[in-house]
Formats: sequence, C-alpha cells, structure tokens
Amino acid sequence: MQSDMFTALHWEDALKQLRDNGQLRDLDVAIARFLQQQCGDASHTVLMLAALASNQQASGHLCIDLANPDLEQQLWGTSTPENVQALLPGTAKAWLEELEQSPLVSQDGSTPLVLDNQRLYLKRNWSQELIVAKAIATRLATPSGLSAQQLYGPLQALFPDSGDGTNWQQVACALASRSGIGIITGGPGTGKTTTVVKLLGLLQSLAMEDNKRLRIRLAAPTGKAAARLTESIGDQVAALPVPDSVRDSIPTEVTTLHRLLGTRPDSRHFRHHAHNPLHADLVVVDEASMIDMDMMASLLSALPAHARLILLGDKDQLASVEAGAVMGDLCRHAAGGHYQDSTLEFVAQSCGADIGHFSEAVKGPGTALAQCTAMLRTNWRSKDSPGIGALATAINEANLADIRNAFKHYADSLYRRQLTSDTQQLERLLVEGSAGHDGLRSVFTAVQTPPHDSHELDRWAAGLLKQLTHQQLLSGLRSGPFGVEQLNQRMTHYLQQQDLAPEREWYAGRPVMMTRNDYQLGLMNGDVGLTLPGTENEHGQRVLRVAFQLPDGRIKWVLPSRLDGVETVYAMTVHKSQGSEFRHTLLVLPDAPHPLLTRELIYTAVTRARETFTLLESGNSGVWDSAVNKPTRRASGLASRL
Ligand SMILES: Nc1ncnc2c1ncn2[C@@H]1O[C@H](COP(=O)(O)OP(=O)(O)OP(=O)(O)O)[C@@H](O)[C@H]1O
Repeated sequence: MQSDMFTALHWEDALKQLRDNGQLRDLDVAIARFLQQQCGDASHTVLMLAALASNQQASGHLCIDLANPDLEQQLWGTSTPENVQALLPGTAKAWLEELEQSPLVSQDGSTPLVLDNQRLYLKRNWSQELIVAKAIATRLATPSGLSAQQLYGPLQALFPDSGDGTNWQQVACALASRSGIGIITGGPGTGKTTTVVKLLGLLQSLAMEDNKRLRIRLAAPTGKAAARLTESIGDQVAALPVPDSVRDSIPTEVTTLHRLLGTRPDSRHFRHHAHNPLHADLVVVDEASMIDMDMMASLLSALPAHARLILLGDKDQLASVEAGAVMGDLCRHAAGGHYQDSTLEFVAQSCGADIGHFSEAVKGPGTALAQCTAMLRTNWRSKDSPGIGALATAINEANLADIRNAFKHYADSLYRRQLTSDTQQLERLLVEGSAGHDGLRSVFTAVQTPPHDSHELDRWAAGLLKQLTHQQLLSGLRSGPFGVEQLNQRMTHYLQQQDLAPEREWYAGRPVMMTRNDYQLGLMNGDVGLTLPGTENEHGQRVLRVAFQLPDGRIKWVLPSRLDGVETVYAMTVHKSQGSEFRHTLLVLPDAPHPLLTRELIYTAVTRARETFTLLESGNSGVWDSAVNKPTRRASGLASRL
C-alpha cells in the first residue's frame, strides 16, 4: 500500500487528477504541456511545479516560495491530496536541486521559469516584480532636491495646529517630498486625502516659486474609487491656504488607472509605457492596495523618470484581486516607522518637530523605502462612529477579547445578529432597513416617481444612487447559501413577493454592477448603476435606462440592452466593495469557516461602514474568529528585493 502511494504517477496523469480535483486550471495544465513540448526531457517535478506556479496566481501569489515553512499550505490550501507523494514526489530541497538542473529554469529570466532566491516564478511574473522593484529603487535613490529648510515654512503654514504630539500628516508630507516616491498608509478617516491635498499644495507652491508648474495627475484603480476621491478632494483643494494661482493648478478630477495609462481596444497593452511615457510630473494613486503587480509594473513603466509617485492606501485592506500584494509588501514595516537618524533629523528640521516628539516611531536602521513611508494613525472620522474604528483595530490586532468588548461597548453602532431559521429575516433587514437606516423599500418607492422636468433627471438619479449606498449587504463568497449569487436571487424573489419588483429581468429599482470593463461605454468592472425610468419616448412612455455616476460626478444613462456584462447587486462581494463606503454595512458569514474568509477580508468589510456595522452570523462565532486569526500571506519577492 505504502509503496503504491509513493510510485510517481506519469506527469500527464498527475496533472489530469489535479485538474479533475479542481486544484489546477486548464490554463495551468496547458502551460505544463507547452513546456514539455519545448523541452522533451523536462522532469516530472519541473512540469508539476510549473503548473502549480501558474495556479498560484489564482490565489494571488506571484511565485512558489520554496523556502516557505508553510509550503504545503501554499501549494494545496486546506486540501492536500492524499496521494501527494505520487503526484509530486520528494521534498522542497530535492525540487530545488531538480529546478537548478533544468534547462527550463534560469535565474536571469532567459527561460520560461525563473528560480530566484528559492522562489519559482513564471517568467512574466518575475519580470513584473523586477520592473516594480527596480523602478521603486531608482525613485528612492533620486533625491527630490527639496531641502528641509525649504519645506519648513510651507509645512508650518499648511499645518498650523500641529500641537505637541507628532503630527503624522505633516511628517507624511515631509517624507513624501524627499525622493521620487512617497507612500502614505492609514486606515479609513485617518486623513490620507487631507494629507495628499496639502502635499500637492506644498509641492506646487515650491515649484511655482521656481517658475515651474507641476503637471499633476490623480488616479485610482476603479471608477468607484476615483469617483469617491473626486467627491472628497474638491472642497479640500478649495480650502488650501495657498495663493489662488497655486490652487488653480491643482486638479480635482480623478481618473482610473486604466484611463490614465490609456487602454486600447482589444489589447492588454496600454498607450503609455516606457517608450511613450505619461505627460506628468507628479502622479497620485489612491486606494493603492487594489493595485496588482501587473498594473503596478505598467504604471511604473509609464512614469517618466523625473515624475514623482505618491501612493495612498490602507495596507491592512484586502490585497488586489489579481496576483501580488504590492501595497502590503511596500508597507510591511510601516507601523514601526524604522526611521534612520538622517530621516529623523530631516523631519525635525522640516516639521520643526523635536525628536522627542517623535518617540512613537521606532528609530532604527530601516530600508530606504521605510524612509519615505508614513502611516497615519488618528482616525478623525471615527469621532462620529468610534465603534467602527475600535472594531477595525481589534481585528488588525487579532484580539478576540477586544472585538467582543467593541460589540458590547458600542452597541449603538456595532450589531451582531444570529440568523435564525426564519428564512426571510435577512431579506426583511435589507428591504425595511435596520440600525436606523432606510432599506430598499425607500429606493423602490422613490424610483416610481421620476421628475417631470427631464433636466432634473440627472440630479434625481444621483440622489438615488447615493441613497443606494445607505445600506449594503456584503459577503466574502460568491457561491454557496450565503454567497452573493444566492443572496441576490433570494432578494430578487423577496422583492417580487412584496410586489416591489416585477418578474422581469429589467425593472425600475434593479441595481446592477459591471462585471467587466466596457471601454466604449466608459464603464469599469465594479461600477454600480441603478435601473430607472428615463426620459419619455414619442409614445409618452418612460424607457428604462441604467444610471451610472462617472468619476467626474456626471450621470451616464445606458439602455439595458447595451449592457452585457452586468449582474444584480443587492449583495456585493467584499472584494468588489473596496473603494466604496456605505453608511451601514452588513456582513453575512457562512455557517462554516472558509479559506477565503481572512482577516483582511473582514477588516475591509468593517471599514466600508461609515456609521454602523452589522455582523450576520449563520453559524457559530467560530467562523468569525477563524477569519480574524487568518491573515493573508501572498508569496512574492518584492519586499525582500526592496
Ligand atoms: N488633522 C485633522 N484634524 C481634524 N480633522 C481632520 C484632520 N485630518 C482629517 N480630518 C477630517 O477627517 C475626515 C477624514 O479625512 P480624509 O477624507 O482626508 O481621510 P481618508 O484617510 O482619506 O479617508 P478615507 O480613505 O477613509 O475616505 C475628513 O472629514 C477630514 O476633514
């Protein structure tokens, strides 16, 4: 029995078995077959590892980290095949030796597989990681030419009330002014937008004093995130204590990264790249945790050498959907500071902050990257809803006792409900509203009475789209009884039972989400629209159209027949909710732990809530606890390269 198990299967049979088990995709199998054709005597181990390296991308990994003590977990997740030794015989040490001997593997990217520092990459992933690491290192090594003395006066003017403690926003501005890259991380409401607006004021003022004018571009990974930043940035720019000429030269329009780089129909290549760089001197990207390695490589390649890059985001949020955890890798040590003496001195001189006031930061021999990274630590918005902030902090610290206390202590903003056998309990919460927020009934009532004046339609639609964000149900999963697919079906059915929605695919009040980018329509994957009666046709009938809000705030009306990549969105995955905020967020958990339910996922769900958060548990509290105790680990070499 034992010897049978240890007899290696033929590589094709092993691949087939793993594909049949759902542990490899067709694409992964195709890659192994292609490599076998390239190199007839490729070993079983190399072909299997190639297929698994390809498959790792589906879990967000860039490579197989053969030195990872949890390698088995990385390769197989929670279901290591019983005959694993027959599928992939040997140990990581033996695999490394075989890989080193293989003509398909090199260290310099001259082969389809790359082995770099005990990490096995498909060449494309390795190249992207290298582009990102090199571009960041070059920017880190490029001093901005701005001295602490030059920064002092403007920083005092921009932060007049710094008080005695360390003003991390001011420090962030100083550090981001120092080299070709600045990274500002912080939880919701910590003032990332406020800080970056002041930073733009600072850098533009200094440039204009020098008779230059920075070409500034603002971007975010999704349309929704771009729209949200557009909404919040305008007022802040208007309030900047800088001369009008400086204020007027700071843009308030935020575009998506895809639009910034210039998508081309039917091509995955962008219009802007290393040989046709962006026309910009300063690029700010918000919600940077959503940027995957592929996009980061494209962005950095398209930046002209002199242009400064500022990344804003929350390092604790879910990593990007596609492979890589760039923001997490870049901010790995942000909480500790790790500032070198020269950095502390620069901050002391530019911010006028006594070194003693800087004691929150851990002084130490941090990397060059740490010297231009700042973490904002005070949640200014949570003054209105301190419960959300307390819960988010307790989740990040994986402190189950603090989590329980937060629910107890902030019982007016944090709710924990057990879903009972009453199967329509959840539907009622969403339709009638809960925790003091209106539900969908109010939206469905309002959509029945469009304004008579067609000029008012846009404003009406904008108001309803906003109303839709009062309350949002989130799930970490797509499938299963508490996955968004079934939740959306249940909601549709309930609305029909309540006579709020007719039994038709398209009806007034149906919220939909784009599931792919439609460049012709200018709508991006994740954009949410609301189906509404639009203008009257020649027969006096109102034709249904779907209203989307564009990043610049305008309303775009689209006929349902023009939309082929959309789905109903009464419930949304936590992944898709990134970049959005809702007054009341409800997170529903399945009745058993699931590999996709991680600490970052529930942190992201909780921090989507502006005012109140409701946890809906269909099983016992173990599901939530196990998610809190499961941080995401994505294999990548970016952090160690930097
Ligand atoms: N230093 C400060 N003092 C007082 N209020 C502040 C300060 N910084 C920011 N705020 C206020 O806190 C709120 C949140 O700030 P801001 O929008 O800049 O945070 P953010 O980190 O970009 O938030 P998010 O990404 O969650 O939207 C705003 O109302 C802002 O005016």
